Amino acid sequence: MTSTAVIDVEHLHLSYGDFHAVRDLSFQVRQGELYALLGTNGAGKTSTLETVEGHRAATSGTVRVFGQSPRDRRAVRSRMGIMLQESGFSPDLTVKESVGLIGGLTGRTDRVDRVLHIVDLTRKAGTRVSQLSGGEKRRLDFATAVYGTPELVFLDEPTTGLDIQSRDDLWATVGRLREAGSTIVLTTHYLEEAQQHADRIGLMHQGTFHREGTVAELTRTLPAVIRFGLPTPAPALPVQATREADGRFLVETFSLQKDLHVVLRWARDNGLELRDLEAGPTRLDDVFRAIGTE
Ligand SMILES: Nc1ncnc2c1ncn2[C@@H]1O[C@H](COP(=O)(O)OP(=O)(O)OP(=O)(O)O)[C@@H](O)[C@H]1O
Repeated sequence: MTSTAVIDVEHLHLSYGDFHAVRDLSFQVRQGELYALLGTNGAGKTSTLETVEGHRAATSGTVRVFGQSPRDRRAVRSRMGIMLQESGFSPDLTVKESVGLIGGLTGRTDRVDRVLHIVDLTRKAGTRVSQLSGGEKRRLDFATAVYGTPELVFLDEPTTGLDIQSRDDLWATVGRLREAGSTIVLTTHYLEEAQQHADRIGLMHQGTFHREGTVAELTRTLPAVIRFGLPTPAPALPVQATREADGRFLVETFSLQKDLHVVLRWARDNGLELRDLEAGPTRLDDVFRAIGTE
């Protein structure tokens, strides 16, 4: 990864009438990075992305993509692939015709059969769009975004409606795009996918960043957890714990390995079984749940 900014957003404001949907938002996405723009419902992610993609004008502030205004479509459009939440495919066209048509509009060159193979729609090449399943339509959306291996790819909720195999395939394709040097901007409500794949995350709430950083930077502010059940009566615990509604004990810790070791040794020394034991690092879900409580 180099430090070249592919996307540079400075003090972006977006208003709809009197309503300020995005307020003083600044961020950069560097070349080769996978940047996830996440947030609560109505946080302003779509409004921000639409501006970066060139579909919407900023109320104030500057947005640069490859050093140019994204409103200058001729300068930037052929360099970016966009997977929207819903694409407007013509229902009467076949899959092959749709990819050929929309791919051609991108100004990039590629082979339709190659793209169909990538998204596993080769067998559906002659099928009309109206006869595709929801997941197949989503893969068709993805096909148009990866056509011609663009330098910058926007993926808006890319795996919604996809079965697990298709999700794995999509992420494998994203991995290959990154190996080819593409920069990826992702929005998703599947936080585990962002946790697994994103280099950095911008976490939006009410029009601005609640947090921004790597997954480790976002999660390190909250404790990791250990949970387990015990037979009663049990001897006094060796670490501080609270009792949850289901009767299990909850240990919150910033020293997961050390405290887990203490608990396991205590259980062994006392001949106790730790029922339904769970231990894990802080997840992005926890960071989300903490929004509004801080
Ligand atoms: N055309 C519009 N006119 C007026 N208000 C709008 C318009 N589009 C969006 N908004 C408002 O701006 C805010 C941000 O919307 P946006 O769609 O950008 O959020 P989001 O983060 O993508 O949300 P979600 O996760 O729910 O899709 C919301 O409160 C929404 O109601």
